[in-house]
Amino acid sequence: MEIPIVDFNVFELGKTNVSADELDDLSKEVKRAFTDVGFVYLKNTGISQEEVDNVMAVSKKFFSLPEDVKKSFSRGSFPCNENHGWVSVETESLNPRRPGDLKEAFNTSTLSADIKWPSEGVADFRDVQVSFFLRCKELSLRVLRLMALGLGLESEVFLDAHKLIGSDVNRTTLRSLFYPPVKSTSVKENQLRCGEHSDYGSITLVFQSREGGLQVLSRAGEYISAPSICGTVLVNIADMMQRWTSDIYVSAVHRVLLPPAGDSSTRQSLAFFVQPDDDAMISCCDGSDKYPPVRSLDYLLSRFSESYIKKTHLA
Ligand SMILES: O=C(O)CCC(=O)C(=O)O
Ligand SMILES: [Fe+2]
Repeated sequence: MEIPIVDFNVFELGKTNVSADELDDLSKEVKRAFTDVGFVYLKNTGISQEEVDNVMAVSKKFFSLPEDVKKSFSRGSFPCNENHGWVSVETESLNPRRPGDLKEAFNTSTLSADIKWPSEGVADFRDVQVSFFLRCKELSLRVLRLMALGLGLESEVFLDAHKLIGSDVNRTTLRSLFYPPVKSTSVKENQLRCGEHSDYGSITLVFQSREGGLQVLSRAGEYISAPSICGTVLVNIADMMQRWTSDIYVSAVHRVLLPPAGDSSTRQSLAFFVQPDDDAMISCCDGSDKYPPVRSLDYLLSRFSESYIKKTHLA
């Protein structure tokens, strides 16, 4: 099984003259990928590789700053949004049964004008992250429209619950990830760059640097690699969306492996985690009662707490 590559050209960012037939065809291709695999590569979305490279370059400058500078932007220190900010290496375990993930991250979770942003040595950090957040938002809204059409639903069904992306009552986050070089001598048993998990919200957009490592669990129960493909964006279904669609769109478990022994390269990725508005009630879109309705924020907070509470590590 492979992750399909779908050409998004007819609906790329900036295009307004797409026909109903073109949208219908595209929605069917997207539906097939999200039903069979839960992941799809989209090409010709309007987001260029150059844009992605620029966000990664600025992010890398931030990650190279001294630890105490980064600490002053720690996640949890921004009263308007508890998810915004820097997360240090080994702080999270996306698979709580493994030791902390060997990654650092910066979450752009609020676009509020009042907060302090890294500036020394990374003058354009805020502008670059915020502009990319807004580009990802536009693409996500297009994907959410197609996802509704693919299921034969009103095109606004998912969009109506994503009206407030970029405000402080919607938890959508652009996360810039940095995977530092790995020294095999200091790696803990069973430690990974990012442990097995499925994402929490509605959909996620992922952009990766050239180094490999991302793997997706297929429905047949085997891990398949999901390499970076230049100029594409990898889009995946997250758990709330699986619930919302009564398990028609599937959220696949994925992870990021360590590099091969002796390979000291770093790795970067950008993940845009799309969340429904805090107060949106998520109930099965087919009208069934397969899952009870849940308030988006309640669901999300319960999932966040899992990756920050350390449980028993694997033996
Ligand atoms: O770094 C990657 O390629 C993916 C990371 C990921 O799956 C996540 O942070 O949820
Ligand atoms: Fe993920």
